[in-house]
Amino acid sequence: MVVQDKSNSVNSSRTMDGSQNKVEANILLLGAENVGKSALTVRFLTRRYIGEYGDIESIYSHTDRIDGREISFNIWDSLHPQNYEVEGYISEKQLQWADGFILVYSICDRASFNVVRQQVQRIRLYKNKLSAPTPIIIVGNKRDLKHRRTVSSEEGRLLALSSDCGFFETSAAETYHGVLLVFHELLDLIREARALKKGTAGFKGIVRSMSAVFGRRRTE
Ligand SMILES: Nc1nc2c(ncn2[C@@H]2O[C@H](COP(=O)(O)OP(=O)(O)OP(=O)(O)O)[C@@H](O)[C@H]2O)c(=O)[nH]1
Repeated sequence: MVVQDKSNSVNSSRTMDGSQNKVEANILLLGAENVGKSALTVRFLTRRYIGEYGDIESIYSHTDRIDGREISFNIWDSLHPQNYEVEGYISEKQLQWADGFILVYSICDRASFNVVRQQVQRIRLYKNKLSAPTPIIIVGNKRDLKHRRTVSSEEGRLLALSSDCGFFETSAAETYHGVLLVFHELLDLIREARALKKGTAGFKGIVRSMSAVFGRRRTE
């Protein structure tokens, strides 16, 4: 597996400086083949949809200013591994690296939904010793292809609810804004998870945690 690292800072320490003005977040996109992981990544980074993306696995570095804070994203656009016996395989390295996960399936491809189901379980099992739940957003992509839908919105939402994940349906082909919401929501969850770990979660973070406990979760 070749990973093209297009970032200068992937191995630098995860920082949230004293004034909490700079945040660094490692985001890993996972999911079956052909579901639109690269399309979502490229949409977020460039606002464009180019149609064909090739099969290169890459880590991109991207800096943005959101709510007055400088955010440094490292985004790993993974390739789904071939010939692994375990469906939804995620490597140890990936699990250690990521602060948050975007698990992508295509609403037209039930097998890809099953891969996401496996991947949620794998992440939750691996990270269950941590004090705050690992941030995960489940994304049903290719919403523009509704006429070919084989996974209902309710199924996606239910999986997210039952595994304490965020949920969005989106179309990388049609909208930049929907994709932006996915990344920003994940970033919010990462910040809250860090604050919970440090015991400095604000009111919003506490409400989210309680919502998770009582089974209510914000979706879309
Ligand atoms: N109609 C439609 N097609 C999409 C959408 N997103 C991606 N595609 C198409 O689906 C195909 C696969 O997209 P990729 O972004 O390469 O998918 P991937 O998950 O990165 O695939 P791998 O690199 O094989 O893991 C491409 O032909 C894209 O143009 C979408 O929202 N709607």
